Amino acid sequence: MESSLINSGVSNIKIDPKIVVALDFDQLNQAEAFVEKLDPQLCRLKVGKEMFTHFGPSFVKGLVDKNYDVFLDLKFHDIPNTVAKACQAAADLGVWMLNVHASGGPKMMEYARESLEKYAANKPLLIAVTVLTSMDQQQLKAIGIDSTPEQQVLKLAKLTSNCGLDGVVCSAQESSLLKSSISESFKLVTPGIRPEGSAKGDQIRVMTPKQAILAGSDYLVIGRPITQSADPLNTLIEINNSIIL
Ligand SMILES: O=c1ccn([C@@H]2O[C@H](COP(=O)(O)O)[C@@H](O)[C@H]2O)c(=O)[nH]1
Repeated sequence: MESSLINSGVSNIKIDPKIVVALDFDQLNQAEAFVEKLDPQLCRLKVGKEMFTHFGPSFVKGLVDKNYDVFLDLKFHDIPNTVAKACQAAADLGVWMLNVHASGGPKMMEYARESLEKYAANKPLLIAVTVLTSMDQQQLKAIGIDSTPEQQVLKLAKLTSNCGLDGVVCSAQESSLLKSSISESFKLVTPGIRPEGSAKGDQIRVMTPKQAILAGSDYLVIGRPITQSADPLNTLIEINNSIIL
């Protein structure tokens, strides 16, 4: 029994699955069929702007009811009061994690954190997006930022930590720097994960799953390499096996 669990990749991830599968589908039946193939002991799930806009809170609640830890990736960025209320609406869905943009500034992040205090033991993790994994130095320059992605991520991650949030979204390329500059407990959630040989698509600052874990990432957000696989469960199990250190 034990060895079959190990062979299926379940052994080291039952308590704290590291892979967060990004559900980016435009058809509800496709998403539901995909989720049926997975298991909450093998992964967490992320719902982002596409699926939330199509299918709304009931889709998120359905995943929570199936015992999945759900990362609601809506990247709130607005005036502090609006963001605080949106964070509460997300927490009311029972999600495991939610996020705001760090570039919304300290007041916005503090309002967001304070708005979740009333959830006490049921409080979702609150993290902030630093620099999107699809951006490089040229993209930053185009929006008036002269720092390198690494410098900008570090600056925004320190600000996020000072505002008392639980962690950041960054690329795994910045994980080791952030783990050594901020704290071990500050969560690093890293999209832009590409198993060896898979297409980068629009992602720029990428790493393989194993490189990301070795660099200090806490959670790996992976979408297309799993959702577009001919055998998603097997791909997930292979990735889980590749990050057993
Ligand atoms: O910096 C960021 C922030 C969020 N994302 C989201 O993660 C997934 C990645 O999907 P892939 O198919 O593995 O590229 C997607 O939902 C993005 O919205 C990100 O990629 N980078």
